[in-house]
Amino acid sequence: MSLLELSDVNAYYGNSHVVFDLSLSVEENEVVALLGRNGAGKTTTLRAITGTVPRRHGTIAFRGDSIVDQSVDRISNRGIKLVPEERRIFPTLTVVENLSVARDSCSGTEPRPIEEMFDIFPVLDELRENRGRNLSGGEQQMLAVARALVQNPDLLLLDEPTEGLAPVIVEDLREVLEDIVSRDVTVLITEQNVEFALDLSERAYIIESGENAWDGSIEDLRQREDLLEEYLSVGEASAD
Ligand SMILES: Nc1ncnc2c1ncn2[C@@H]1O[C@H](COP(=O)(O)OP(=O)(O)OP(=O)(O)O)[C@@H](O)[C@H]1O
Repeated sequence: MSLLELSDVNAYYGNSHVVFDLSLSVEENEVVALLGRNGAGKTTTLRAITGTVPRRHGTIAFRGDSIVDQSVDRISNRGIKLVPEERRIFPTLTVVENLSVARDSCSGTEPRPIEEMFDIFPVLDELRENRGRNLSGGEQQMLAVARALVQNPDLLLLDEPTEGLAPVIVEDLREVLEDIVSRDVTVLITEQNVEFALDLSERAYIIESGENAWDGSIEDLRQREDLLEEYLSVGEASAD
């Protein structure tokens, strides 16, 4: 049994149908990339999993149980945590307070100690008493990931974590995420930065216009310049 299994999932915003019969699975302790161009439906797929898209149907099973009819809170309590693209940290709370709120609102899973977050994210250790609004984009992203991680998720969904970050910060984030996945955290990640996603993941799904276009191992995908060009706009020059 897969940890997460989507089968023929459809998702809508009002009358706008944006995900079509999408299927994917994530095994326990796996890191899976969900790739595709802007507007392909990656965020909407993550939102279909967390129940935050306005309307969805199909089969979504977590540890074999259907979650497609469950509330957003119930799904979160099952241990599925999303780090949204826009991060949504609390601007007036300090780093420690942001983490404490996440820990204290954690239900369904046993939270991890806040001190462990400072081991994983040394940059946050130095910023404990800084308010969210005074953090840089990279620091906010680290805090957003730490906030999800403190809730000890069984499945961590990362929506474009490198969005808007300077290359040097992307490298810091890569190190932190590599550390996290080495701690047996299961991750489904969407990324426009294909190289970043390929480095971190074991398997990938490519979606195009809300539909499955390809799936397979990262090893296979690296050999497929045709796919990288057709669906991910990665030319030979940048696929280093
Ligand atoms: N709140 C919304 N209301 C209506 N349509 C939306 C909404 N959010 C996204 N869409 C549309 O749904 C489609 C899929 O968008 P989605 O954000 O899932 O794509 P994406 O692959 O995550 O792209 P990006 O990399 O730009 O975030 C797009 O056509 C987008 O315009």
